[in-house]
Amino acid sequence: MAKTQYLRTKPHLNIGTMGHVDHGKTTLTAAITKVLAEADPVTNRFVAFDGIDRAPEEIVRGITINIAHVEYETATRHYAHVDMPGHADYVKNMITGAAQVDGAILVVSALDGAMPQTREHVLLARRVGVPHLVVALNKADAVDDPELLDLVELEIADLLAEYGFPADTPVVRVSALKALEGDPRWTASIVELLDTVDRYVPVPPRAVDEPFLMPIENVLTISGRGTVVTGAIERGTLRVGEQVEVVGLGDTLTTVATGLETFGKSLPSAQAGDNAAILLRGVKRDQVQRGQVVAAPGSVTPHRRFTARLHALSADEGGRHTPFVANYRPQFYFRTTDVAGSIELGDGVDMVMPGDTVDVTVELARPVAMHVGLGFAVREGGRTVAAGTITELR
Ligand SMILES: Nc1nc2c(ncn2[C@@H]2O[C@H](COP(=O)(O)OP(=O)(O)OP(=O)(O)O)[C@@H](O)[C@H]2O)c(=O)[nH]1
Ligand SMILES: [Mg+2]
Repeated sequence: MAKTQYLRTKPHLNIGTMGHVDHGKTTLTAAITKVLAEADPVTNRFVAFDGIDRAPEEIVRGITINIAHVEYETATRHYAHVDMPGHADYVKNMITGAAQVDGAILVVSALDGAMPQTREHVLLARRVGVPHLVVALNKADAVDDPELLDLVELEIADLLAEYGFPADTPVVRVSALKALEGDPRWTASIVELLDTVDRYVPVPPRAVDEPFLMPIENVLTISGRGTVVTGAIERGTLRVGEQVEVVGLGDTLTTVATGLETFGKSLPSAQAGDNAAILLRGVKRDQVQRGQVVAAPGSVTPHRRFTARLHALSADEGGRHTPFVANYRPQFYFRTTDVAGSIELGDGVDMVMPGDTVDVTVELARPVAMHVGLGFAVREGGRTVAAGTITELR
């Protein structure tokens, strides 16, 4: 694996751009890397627009940290930044909590204002518990009338308030395109945006002392070295040379982590919040898969049956318009996997109305690594219809 070492000199945060189609998320992502690379070319690297959607550095480095498409550092933090929408896996990971973004930049075009997907993403951020948003009011270069910008800001403030985001959620007027073109006025707007993110999005507490667990997002083969699994570390710390188990979807496998990497740089130890690649000793590529977890030995077990407290989303929350009855068979989303299953209702319960919260028993088609307290999403036909928390393992 990589020779260069990752130096943990600054706190690491996971953030991303979200927002309506064409509002400038990818342009902004490119602009951020450009502005930072120009200020500090030793630390940061410019990733051009067409390098973000396809993330060629992943191919060059031979390792995919598949969702965290760019990394950069400000004076005080190291960021993994994902240009979110369009990446179906990422949205699924967000819904199940595997993505764990610490904050997001909501990109809104000043020309269009809040649009349907802006609302959808604010709702998604609320539902999956993205704790902090910073609004980038983009394309400010294309709007001459400052009153119009004020109006759009008011509209965004209303939308954020509607979904319970605080009234002090910052809005920064930027032009990603002009900053990318090197216009100093708008370069300064990107610096202001980054300062705002540094200041407003706090470093979250990381569960580094709990038993190690990383949901597998991707499996790769590195020729001559072996099999590598990648993902975002949910909890704990893992050091090179430690034993781990790969749990879920089949038989549990015991192996050793012989290498650790983040963004193409090697790590002596990886911890909660990191996007990591783990080299597994003596494991063949087809022995591991997305949806399993890498965990400290004995810390987590696979289960097909469990009880849960389930909240059926109301129609307003994007859920069903009709109730479901016993033996309802939707798809269950845990971390990075989804499995078919059926829902048994409690005694005397005939149906569950949209908006109801009930205790149910679930039987899955395949065993999943789980523990009491783990959250999951229930989806049907591509939309989330319920959210649950495991209360008892069977
Ligand atoms: N005038 C102006 N145009 C911009 C700005 N930022 C982006 N654009 C233009 O808006 C269009 C969409 O930009 P993208 O960055 O692809 O938008 P996106 O949000 O990533 O779009 P999707 O990934 O398709 O959802 C492009 O034509 C950009 O050049 C800006 O600050 N000012
Ligand atoms: Mg884009």
